[in-house]
Amino acid sequence: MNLRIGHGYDIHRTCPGRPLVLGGVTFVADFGLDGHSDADALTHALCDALLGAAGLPDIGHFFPNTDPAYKNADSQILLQRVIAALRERGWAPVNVDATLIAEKPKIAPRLAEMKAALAKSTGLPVDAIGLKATTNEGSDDIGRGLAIAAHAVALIRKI
Ligand SMILES: Nc1ccn([C@@H]2O[C@H](COP(=O)(O)O)[C@@H](O)[C@H]2O)c(=O)n1
Ligand SMILES: C[C@@]1(CO)OP(=O)(O)OP(=O)(O)OC[C@H]1O
Repeated sequence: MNLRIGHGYDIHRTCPGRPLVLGGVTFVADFGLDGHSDADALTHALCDALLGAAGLPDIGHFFPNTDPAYKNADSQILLQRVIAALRERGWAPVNVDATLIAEKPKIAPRLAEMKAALAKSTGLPVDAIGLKATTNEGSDDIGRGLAIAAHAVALIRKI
C-alpha cells in the first residue's frame, strides 16, 4: 500500500497573557492559548494526523510536555520535525486538511497566511493545504470562547 490516511485532534483552553498562535500565525487578540508549547492547536492536530498516517505515536510522545526543551516551543518547528520523522521512515505528505473551531477571532482574513506558513513547514504546495474555520455556534466551552479546537486529516505516500 503506497497511500495512508491519518486523523488528528487537539484542543487548548484560552487564557490571558499569552500570544494566540494558530497555524503558525500570531493573531492580535486579548487572549492566547494555554499549553506547554506555543499551544498552536491547529498545528498540533496536523502533526497528529501525519503521525497517525504513518502509524507513529502522537505528538506528546515525540515532544513530551514535561520536557523543558518544548516550553513555549514554536509548533512550526515541531511540524518540521514530524515531516522529517516521516521522511526517515520513507513517507512524504500528499495533502492535509483541517478545520479550526473558534468562536473568535475571525480566522478567514488570515487563512492565506496560515496556509503559507503550513506549506513552508510541510514542504507542500499551498494548494495541498486545506484550511477552514467555524464557530461552535455558542455551544459548550468552545462556544463560550474558553477553548479553541482543531481537527485534521493527512494523506501520506510512500517515497
Ligand atoms: N473563528 C472563525 C469562525 C468562522 N469563520 C468564518 O465564518 C464563517 C461562518 O462561521 P459559522 O460558524 O457560522 O459556520 C465560516 O465559514 C468561516 O469562513 C472565521 O473566519 N473565523
Ligand atoms: C506540543 C506539546 C509540546 O510539549 O505541548 P502542548 O503545547 O501542551 O500541546 P498539547 O497538544 O497539549 O501536547 C503535545 C505536546 O507535545
